Amino acid sequence: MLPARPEPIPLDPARTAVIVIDMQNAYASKGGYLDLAGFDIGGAAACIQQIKGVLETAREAGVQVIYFQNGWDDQYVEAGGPGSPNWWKSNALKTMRAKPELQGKLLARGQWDYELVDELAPQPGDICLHKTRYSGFFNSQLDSVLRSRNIKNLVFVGIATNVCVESTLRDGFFLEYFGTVLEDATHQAGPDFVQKAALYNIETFFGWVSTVADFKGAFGQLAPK
Ligand SMILES: C/C(=C/NC(N)=O)C(=O)O
Repeated sequence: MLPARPEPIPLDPARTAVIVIDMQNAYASKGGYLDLAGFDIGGAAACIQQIKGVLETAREAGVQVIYFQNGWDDQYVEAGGPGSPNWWKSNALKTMRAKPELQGKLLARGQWDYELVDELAPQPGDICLHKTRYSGFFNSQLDSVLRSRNIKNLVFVGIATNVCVESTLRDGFFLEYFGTVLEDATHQAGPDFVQKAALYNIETFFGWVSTVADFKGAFGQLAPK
């Protein structure tokens, strides 16, 4: 049983995955996309350490770890052109249009910006997926990866709470997955109030909110796989 808001949630480790959202240099490192676009990434370093602890506990308890990396090919074909709202709304694409010297660098596969931060290198048995939009369920293998493993419960960590974490959790809700966010293993893109708003939305309408300590308390007691 994982203590959570608005109520504790029962999580069977064999039917649970930790979804690590976009812990790439783009979102968590100085000089990465969010930083260059003017977002405060001050909370990212603490978030990385919290996620590290969560993943150690998850792997020991036999909980599947699934990483996402967000981005596109180096020509940005996958990003869509002006016919896509993504082309208009993506702050990475906007930043590159404003600073052409960054073209080909931000969120492009093969570039440092796209890579996961060194501290969170995937381990054997972890699954790594790519996505091209905010939701990890959109045009990705996530749903089939989960269904083939009989996984029903998703525990979210990563950046950004109010964008890709919330988008993926919401889409999961519509597909009948139970989503929980570990609030202190996430960080927002934008002012503090967007973190609060995202967590309020999740707790009230789409899922559950818990903490790293409670996750470790619940899953750390389980015998190693
Ligand atoms: C703002 C933003 C957030 N991404 C995420 N991983 O939540 C973006 O990709 O532009």
